[in-house]
Amino acid sequence: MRISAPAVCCAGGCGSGSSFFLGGSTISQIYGHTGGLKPSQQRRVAKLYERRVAPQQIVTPELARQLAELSHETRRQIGVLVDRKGRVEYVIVGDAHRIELPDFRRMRTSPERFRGLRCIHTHLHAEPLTQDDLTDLALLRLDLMAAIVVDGQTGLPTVVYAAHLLPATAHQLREAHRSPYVFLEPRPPSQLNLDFLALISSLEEEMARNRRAARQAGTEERAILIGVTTGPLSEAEESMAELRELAASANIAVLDCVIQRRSAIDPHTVLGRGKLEEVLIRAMQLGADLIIFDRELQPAQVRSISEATDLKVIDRAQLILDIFAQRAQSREGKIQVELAQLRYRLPRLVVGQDSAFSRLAGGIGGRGPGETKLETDRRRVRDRINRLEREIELLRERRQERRKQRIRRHRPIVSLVGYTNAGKSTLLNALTASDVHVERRMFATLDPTARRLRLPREREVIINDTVGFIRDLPPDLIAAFRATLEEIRDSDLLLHVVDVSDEGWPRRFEAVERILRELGFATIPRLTVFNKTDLVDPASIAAAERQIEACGVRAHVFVSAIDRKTLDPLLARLDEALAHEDSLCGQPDWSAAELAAMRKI
Ligand SMILES: Nc1nc2c(ncn2[C@@H]2O[C@H](COP(=O)(O)OP(=O)(O)OP(=O)(O)O)[C@@H](O)[C@H]2O)c(=O)[nH]1
Ligand SMILES: [Mg+2]
Repeated sequence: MRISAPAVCCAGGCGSGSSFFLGGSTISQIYGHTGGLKPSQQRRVAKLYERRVAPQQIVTPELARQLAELSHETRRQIGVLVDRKGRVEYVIVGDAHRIELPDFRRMRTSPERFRGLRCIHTHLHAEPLTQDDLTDLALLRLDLMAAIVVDGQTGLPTVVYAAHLLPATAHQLREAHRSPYVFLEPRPPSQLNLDFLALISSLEEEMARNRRAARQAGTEERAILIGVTTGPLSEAEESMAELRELAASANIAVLDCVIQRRSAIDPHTVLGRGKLEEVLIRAMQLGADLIIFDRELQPAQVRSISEATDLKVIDRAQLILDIFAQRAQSREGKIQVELAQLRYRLPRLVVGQDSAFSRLAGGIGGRGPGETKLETDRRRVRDRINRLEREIELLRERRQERRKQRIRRHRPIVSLVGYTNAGKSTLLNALTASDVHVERRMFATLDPTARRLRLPREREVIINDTVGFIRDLPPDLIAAFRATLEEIRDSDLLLHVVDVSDEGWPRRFEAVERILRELGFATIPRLTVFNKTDLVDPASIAAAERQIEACGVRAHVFVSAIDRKTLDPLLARLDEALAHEDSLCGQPDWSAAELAAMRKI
C-alpha cells in the first residue's frame, strides 16, 4: 500500500476514483483505481459505505467476506478505513498488488493520539502485511492495519494479518531497538476476538504517559534533531551538541538525535528516503511535534519533507530566528526579528504549512493556509517587509544621531563581542557593577546595552554589550540586525570574549572573527578575553595561550567574569590599550587562509 497524493476524484470512474449517490443525497466517493470496473461492481463497492462494524471489533466476518468477494471478482485489492465508531469513512480500490490510501495527513491529529481510523484491506496473493502497509500504518498514524487474505479458489477470506503501532520512550528505543510494530496472531475473521477499543485506548494512554515523562520543566515542544553531513563525523557531532543547546534555549525538549553521513546530500529529502521514513516512524513512536535539521533547508526540501509527514519541519536558521523572536524585548529588537523571520520565510511559505502570521503570533507551531490564501499571504508578507524596513531605517537614523553625540563627548567606546553564551553580559556586569540579564541559555542578550566604566587611570569609557554570534548566523538575521551591529562600528576597541572552558573554542573563535570580517569590523583593534578560567585547569589555560600565540594574537588576557579579582589585568590592559591605541595593532586582520589554519589547531 502507498499513500497517494491528495486525492482528487472525478465522478463516473475516470481511473482515479468515482462518486456515487447512496441513500438519497449523500455522495460516497470511491478512492483509487476504479477505471475498468463494471457499473454494478462500482455500485457494490460503494455500498461498503453502508456497512457498520461494532466499535470493539476490528472487522466483522460479514464485512471481511464482502471485501474478499469483491476483490476476488475484480482481481483488485479493496480497502476500507473505519473510524472509532465503526463507520466506514473511506472506500479505496487498488490493483492486484497494492492500494493507495488517500492522503489525509493535512488533517492533523494530536501527537498523543492515533488517527482514529483503521485500515482493513484485502491481499490476493496470501501475502502477510507488506513493508508499504507498515510504513503507511506509521506515517499516517493509523489505529491499525489489517490485511484479509482472499482464497484464490473460493474468494472467501482465510486469515487476517494485523499490526498496530507501539509507542515508546527514547530510552526504550535506544536500549532495546524496539520494533515500532506489534503483530497480532493471524486468525480467521470470525476468531478475531480482541477488544479493539480497549487496546487502542491503552496504547493512547501509554503515548500520553511517555509524552508527559519526556516533557521537561517548562518545555513546550518535543523534537527530533537531524544532522546530515558529508564531512567528518566529529564536526557533525559538535554541531549537533550546539543544536541541542539551541533547542533548549527555545524551550524545546529533545527526544532523539540522528546523524547521517552521506556521500552527497539528497536534493529532495536531504537524508536518504529510507532513513527519512525511519526517522518519521521514530518521531511518531516518541510523540515528537517537530523535526529540526542541523543545516539550512532549501524551500523545495522543506516542501518535500513536509509532504512526507504531518510533523513540523524547521532548520537551524529558523530555530535561531525563533529564539530571537522569543527573546526580543525592545521595539527595535522585535522589528528586527520580525523582519528577519519574514524575509526567511517568504520563499518557504508552503500550502498547508503554518502561515507567516500564525507562526509569528504563536511561536513554533500551527498549521496554516490553503492554496488560495498562499498568494494573499505572500503579498501581505512583502507589504509588511517594506513597512518594517522603513521603520528600521528611521530607528537607524536616530541611533546614528545618538552615536554622533557620544563621539562628540570624546569618550572611547569599547564593545564586548563574542560567541553566544561566552559570558559577555556577565563580564559587563562585573566590570560596571550592573545587572544586565545573564543566562545559561544562548542569545540571552539581543538589545545592546551601554554602560560607563571608570578605568584605573581615571579615564571613563563607554562599554557596550552586544548580541552574541553563532556559526552560520542566518544572513537574514545579520541583515536585519545591521542597525544594532552598527553600534560596534564606532568602537575604539573590541573585547572578543571567548569561553575557554568550551573545548570547541577555536572553532567558535574563528566563527566570530569571520563574522567580524564580513561585517567590515576586522580593522578595529581587538583584545581577546578568555573567560570562565574558573572552569578549567591551569594546563588548559597554558595550552590555550600557546594556541592563540601560535596564531599571532598577542593581545589576550585570561579572566573569570564571576570572580572580580581576576579582572585587574583586564582593566590594566584596557587602560594601556586606550592610552596607546597602537599597542593593539599586533592583532592580525585574519585572512581566510589564517582562519583555515586556526581551524586546524
Ligand atoms: N563558571 C563561570 N560561568 C560564567 C562565567 N561567565 C559567564 N558565566 C555563565 O555563562 C552563562 C552565559 O553568560 P552570559 O553573560 O549570559 O553570556 P553572553 O555572552 O552574554 O551570552 P548571550 O547574551 O547569550 O550572547 C551564564 O550562565 C553565566 O553565569 C565565568 O567566568 N565562569
Ligand atoms: Mg549576553
